[in-house]
Amino acid sequence: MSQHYYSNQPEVGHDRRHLEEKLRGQTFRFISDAGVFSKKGVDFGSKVLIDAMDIPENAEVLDVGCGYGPIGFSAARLAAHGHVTMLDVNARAVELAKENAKLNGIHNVTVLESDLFAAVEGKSFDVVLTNPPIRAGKETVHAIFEQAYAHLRDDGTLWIVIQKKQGAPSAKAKLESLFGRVEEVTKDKGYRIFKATKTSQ
Ligand SMILES: C[S@@+](CC[C@H](N)C(=O)[O-])C[C@H]1O[C@@H](n2cnc3c(N)ncnc32)[C@H](O)[C@@H]1O
Repeated sequence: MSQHYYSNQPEVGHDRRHLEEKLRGQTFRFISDAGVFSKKGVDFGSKVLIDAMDIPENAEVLDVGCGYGPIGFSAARLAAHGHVTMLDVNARAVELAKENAKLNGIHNVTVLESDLFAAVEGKSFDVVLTNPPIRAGKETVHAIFEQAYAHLRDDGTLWIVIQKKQGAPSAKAKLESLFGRVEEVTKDKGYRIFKATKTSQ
């Protein structure tokens, strides 16, 4: 079995670490572990996305590929009267995200083990957020964009972070083929934030 961070069941041993991170003005504590993405600290790209994203306070939000939780938890604090569904294919990441939600007293989240959108079939959201699993391949990343479109309400938004060298131009082209409006909201050290809006016809 592969040892990548996007494995369903990482076979690597444990290396539990306690992290403290300030995200969008709020302090969070995270437990990370071997076999999950960015175990030594919250990824710079995720931080750029967290700083840029607009989350209405009553929004229904989906975090695709939540890892140990930084994007979903930041959204949960902003959507204080809404709800955040967080999913990941990596069972270890899912257990950590559940543990970390308790650690931070975050109650308006649901964490699900799911390959792509399987566990949210038939549900729709106001906002979808993702730092996509580039190493899982372009097919997976583009499937996330397609499924995000299908699971967004009219006027809903998909927010993604991607590095220029990891295919930002082709990601933007794919988003433009699906969504009515695509904006590059900000960029920082080679990371691009795209906001794609599902415009009503
Ligand atoms: C770049 S990491 C981002 C993790 C987390 N959001 C963060 O900011 O630290 C991408 C995540 O997508 C997950 N992933 C990979 N393939 C997936 C799939 N098919 N379905 C759901 N999640 C997947 C990985 O396990 C990983 O946790």
